[in-house]
Amino acid sequence: MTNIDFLLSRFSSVALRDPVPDDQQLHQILSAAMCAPDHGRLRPWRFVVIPKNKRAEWLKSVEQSMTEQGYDYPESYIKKVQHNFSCAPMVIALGMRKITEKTSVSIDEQLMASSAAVMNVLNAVHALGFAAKWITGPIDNKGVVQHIGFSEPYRMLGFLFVGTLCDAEQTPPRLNVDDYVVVWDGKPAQFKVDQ
Ligand SMILES: Cc1cc2nc3c(=O)[nH]c(=O)nc-3n(C[C@H](O)[C@H](O)[C@H](O)COP(=O)(O)O)c2cc1C
Repeated sequence: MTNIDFLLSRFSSVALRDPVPDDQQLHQILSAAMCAPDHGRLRPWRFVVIPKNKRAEWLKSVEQSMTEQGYDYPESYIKKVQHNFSCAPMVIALGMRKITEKTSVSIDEQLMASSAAVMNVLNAVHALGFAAKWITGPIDNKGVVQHIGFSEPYRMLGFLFVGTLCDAEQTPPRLNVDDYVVVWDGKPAQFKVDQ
């Protein structure tokens, strides 16, 4: 497969199974974050790998946090979170540090750099023959965020589920990029997809 075919063949999957990347592969995968475009070289992205042997303990704390007073999650959502996170072969929590000291780079730009870092990680996962999905999860829950270590001055950006694709999954049909691109002709751009 050529490099461009490789890029064009990545897709997200939540129906993942073992095997997962080994320690050395995971190190390589997360190293891809360090190649993300990053205004001011602030390196705002942060990752917390939740190891399999800590998953049950962590999920217990998630359940506690989600059933705390002040939150009103439907029972079905709590069950879904528990189910999805216990089935995921590997879970990585995604975050960023909001850097405000000695920089004029905005938090928005840091968020963009962190998102680019996650995209690099997704591509690295794919490059090593694995698959992944970025999900939001219960990142609106203070207890969950705090337990992982992403309270202020950090911001939580979701979770990656990582594993191996089930055999039946194929690259989905792609949209036509021409609907999302215009060559500027001196007038404000009008995109086919928005007409
Ligand atoms: C920041 C972010 C959060 C996301 N959260 C969820 C989520 O909670 N649940 C979900 O099904 N998809 C979520 N997605 C979308 C999937 O990661 C994925 O991009 C989508 O299913 C489309 O698949 P594709 O990556 O193959 O185009 C999220 C994507 C991003 C960028």
